[in-house]
Amino acid sequence: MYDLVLKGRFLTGKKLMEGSIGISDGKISRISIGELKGEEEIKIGSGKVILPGLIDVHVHLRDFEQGKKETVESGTKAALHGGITTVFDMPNTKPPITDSNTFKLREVLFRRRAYADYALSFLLSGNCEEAMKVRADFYKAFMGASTGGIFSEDFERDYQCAPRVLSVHAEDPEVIEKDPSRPPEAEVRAIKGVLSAAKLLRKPLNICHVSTGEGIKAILGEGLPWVSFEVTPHHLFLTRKDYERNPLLKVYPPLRGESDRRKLWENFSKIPIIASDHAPHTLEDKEAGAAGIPGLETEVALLLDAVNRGLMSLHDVVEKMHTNPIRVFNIRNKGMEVGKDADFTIIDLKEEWVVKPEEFYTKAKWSPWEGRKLRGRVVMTVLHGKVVMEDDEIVGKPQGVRVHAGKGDH
Ligand SMILES: NC(=O)N[C@@H](CC(=O)O)C(=O)O
Ligand SMILES: [Zn+2]
Ligand SMILES: [Zn+2]
Repeated sequence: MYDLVLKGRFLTGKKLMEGSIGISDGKISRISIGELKGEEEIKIGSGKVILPGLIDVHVHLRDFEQGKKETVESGTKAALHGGITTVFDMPNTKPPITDSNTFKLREVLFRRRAYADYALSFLLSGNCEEAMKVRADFYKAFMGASTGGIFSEDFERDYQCAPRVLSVHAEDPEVIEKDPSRPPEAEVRAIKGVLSAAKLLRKPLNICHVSTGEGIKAILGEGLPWVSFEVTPHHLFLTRKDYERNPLLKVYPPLRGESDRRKLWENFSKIPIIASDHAPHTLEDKEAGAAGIPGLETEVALLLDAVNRGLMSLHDVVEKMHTNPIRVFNIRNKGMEVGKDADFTIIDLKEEWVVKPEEFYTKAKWSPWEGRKLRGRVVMTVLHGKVVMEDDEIVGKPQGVRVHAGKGDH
């Protein structure tokens, strides 16, 4: 007898199957096309689909001295509300996670406050000795400064230091110096720079928020198996025109022209990871010129809406927000298979709803998609076999735990 049985349609590979998922002790213990008996049984009605727990590998949860922008509590509730079961926390916090003590404070904070599962990171910037004192789940480097102002004086040295996957913000500081509007050239030059380092060092690298056709072309042109990259929903669905109409949409890298956006779509099948770059700021910070867009509570619905418009498949959503993040970052305890954590994102592909940021859990209660009608909605989130969000309500206490990333220890 399983603790919980989810009955309904679920996606395995490209196929939608009707059946049951048996869950015991928070793990997937059986995936069956037949009937399974459970202490508790949840029937997922027609029109709804059980997806494996979606993972966002690029999220800024702020907290520490920037609790007004977001806290681990508000941000991880927003994640569950948006159908995200695991978030990758970015280290450009205040104070920044550039030393072992601050990393330890981050660990304690998440243990107490996280509602979703999480991966913790360390910001590399000439501090390799400190980096060796911690076992972060992934590492971060900025080629050119973004929010927080920290960047690598010597990227190759920081990249060489990273004991696990390094995510990199690739915008070139010299180009930014000359042209603060951060033209595509800033990204393209930085991407070419990190690619030559990757050819030399041959170790895992993940290029954040790629926004240009030339940037994607350079990455695909090298075809290095140890180099992955992310694209954000705002660079897929918005352009510089939207920014000209709404200055709140200032973001690094900036929203691009229609031709760059179109190139992202032309290469959509080759994009390994979609990640929100959820970057919450207060309205006054935004009015003072802060860069960043909140995305946790809209990203999945935007993709579902795109599925309904024939722009992608549900399989693409799972590949780019579950399967590839697990592979790229070596998350050993996640995956749609027996023995892995029973995390699920349950969606209603046909439900229409209007984006109302005042109903969001994020502290950044604004959105580029405010007022937009979307078709497709997250209706339930399951974490370690427990319902943690249902019909917009967060259920239970903070019960997120740290992922088991990388090979070997912890
Ligand atoms: N993307 C942004 O415009 N801002 C991010 C930092 C970053 O990802 O560069 C932030 O932390 O605010
Ligand atoms: Zn960035
Ligand atoms: Zn970011």
